[in-house]
Amino acid sequence: MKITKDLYQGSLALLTDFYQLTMAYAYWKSGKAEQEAIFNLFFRKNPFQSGFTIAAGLEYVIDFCNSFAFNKGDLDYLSEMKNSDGTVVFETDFIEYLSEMRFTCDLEAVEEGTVIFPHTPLIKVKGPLIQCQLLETALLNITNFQTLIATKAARVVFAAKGDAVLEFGLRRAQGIDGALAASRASFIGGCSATSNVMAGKLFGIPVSGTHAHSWIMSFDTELEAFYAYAEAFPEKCVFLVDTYDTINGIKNAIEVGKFLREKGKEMVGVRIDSGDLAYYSNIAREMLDEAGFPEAKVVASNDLDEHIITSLKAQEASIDVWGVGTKLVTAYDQPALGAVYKLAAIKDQNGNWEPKVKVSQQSIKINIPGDHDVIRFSKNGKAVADMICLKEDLAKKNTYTIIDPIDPTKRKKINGEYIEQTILLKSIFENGTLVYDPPAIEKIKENTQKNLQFFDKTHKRLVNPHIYPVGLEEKLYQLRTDLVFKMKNYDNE
Ligand SMILES: Nc1ncnc2c1ncn2[C@@H]1O[C@H](COP(=O)(O)OP(=O)(O)OP(=O)(O)O)[C@@H](O)[C@H]1O
Ligand SMILES: O=P(O)(O)OC[C@H]1O[C@H](OP(=O)(O)OP(=O)(O)O)[C@H](O)[C@@H]1O
Ligand SMILES: O=C(O)c1cccnc1
Repeated sequence: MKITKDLYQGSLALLTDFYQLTMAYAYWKSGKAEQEAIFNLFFRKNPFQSGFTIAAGLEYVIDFCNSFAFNKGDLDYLSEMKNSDGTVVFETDFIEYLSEMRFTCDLEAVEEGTVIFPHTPLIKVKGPLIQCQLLETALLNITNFQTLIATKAARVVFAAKGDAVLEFGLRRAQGIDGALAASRASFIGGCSATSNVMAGKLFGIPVSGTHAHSWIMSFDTELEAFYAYAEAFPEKCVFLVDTYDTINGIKNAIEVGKFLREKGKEMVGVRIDSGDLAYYSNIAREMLDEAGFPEAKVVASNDLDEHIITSLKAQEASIDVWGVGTKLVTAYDQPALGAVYKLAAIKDQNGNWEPKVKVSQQSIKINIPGDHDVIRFSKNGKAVADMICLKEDLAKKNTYTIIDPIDPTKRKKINGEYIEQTILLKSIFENGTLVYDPPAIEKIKENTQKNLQFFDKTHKRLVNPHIYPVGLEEKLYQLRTDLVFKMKNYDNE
């Protein structure tokens, strides 16, 4: 197969776990396929021990749902699947049914760049059971990864305290799609640019970069290499100074910087990619200032993450721009988010919604039943708590008690003084029709920063953050408790 020749062959409908298709077949066989259901996509813990998470991936989800259809190749593949006894897995009428299936659900979601917390639905899908089920794996695949990377990027950018962060991860990312999605999510999380040119082309992200050691090594001397680069890119000269001897490299950069200045151009700066970055960046700053280049930037790279950047800041390193690759795009310290997609309600034969709960030994794994909305309460421009409530109870009261979904002894009263309320779930599709205009990626990035400013700094610190309160409205909490007792048959004991 040629990967450059349309790997996905125009359809992502089979980007799913086999069990979604076997369940789909069984729903169809048992006459349940069109029964209406509600599923929620949510996670149970912020990644990286962070105090917050940044939602990302919605534009991919929109595209996935909009183009959801089994094409001829997909249907041929499914119709040829055989059981061990040689019979077909899926009968012809089911293949026919799949061939006509289009996305007709309602879908609500938090917008990309929104700060979100555990238990809150990021996406809610309402529609025929079979469709909701068939979306599960792809929606999780898309949302888990981009949300994870956007959060990591937001942490790295937070550590850089306003300095530019360049995403350099392509070479170490998890494959082709992982790299592209990571570049997109890193930009949403706050990176200024990517080295990934294809991500630049596909998503409209600014591309940027310096040069590699190989450029220097291809010449007899570093100085020759710098001069040649300056001839080729007089506007874009960031000289990589650590190939042989960093201090000598800075001297050479200064010499070529003076040459550029004579031609009316300014060198952009130097990059340091090894050794003690605090020590060498301070030396570089001193030498550049003394030589009359106070505007020249010091770029640093080499296995950076939010913790090393924080340490380098504390050491008063003179670094202006941070190149961050591997540890960002691979989410090195936590490679998966762990969001799940759970059935929350199903419509019975009389047209009534029946809330559904999965009972687990671990209370963190008990889902939240019903059709929800999520309200963010704020006071004087600062978020104070999020409440998950039944949609029918939305905005009915002035005073609420929210109850922690894991520890019911943790409660918070929300009263009239918190007058600002934001509804987090936005309508994206209605009956399969897109009713949302996805913002440009620059706007999403701005949304992330605006959202983050809305939260107290205690929730944003990188280590041991203050936990932001998210709770269930009392009636919803009671509904869940009653259902758990019912499913555990407590009443009969
Ligand atoms: N002053 C510093 N404080 C904390 N961490 C630092 C400091 N300077 C560099 N680092 C980090 O320490 C690690 C150094 O790793 P390593 O020893 O592999 O690099 P190196 O000595 O420069 O060698 P290489 O050329 O193989 O990259 C990197 O993650 C780098 O970002
Ligand atoms: O360190 P990261 O955060 O992943 O940033 C990207 C790294 O990629 C390049 O290194 P390269 O692959 O040329 O090898 P190197 O590690 O030997 O410098 C660059 O010089 C950075 O060090
Ligand atoms: O442009 C750079 O400096 C760059 C790009 C990718 C990886 N490392 C560095």
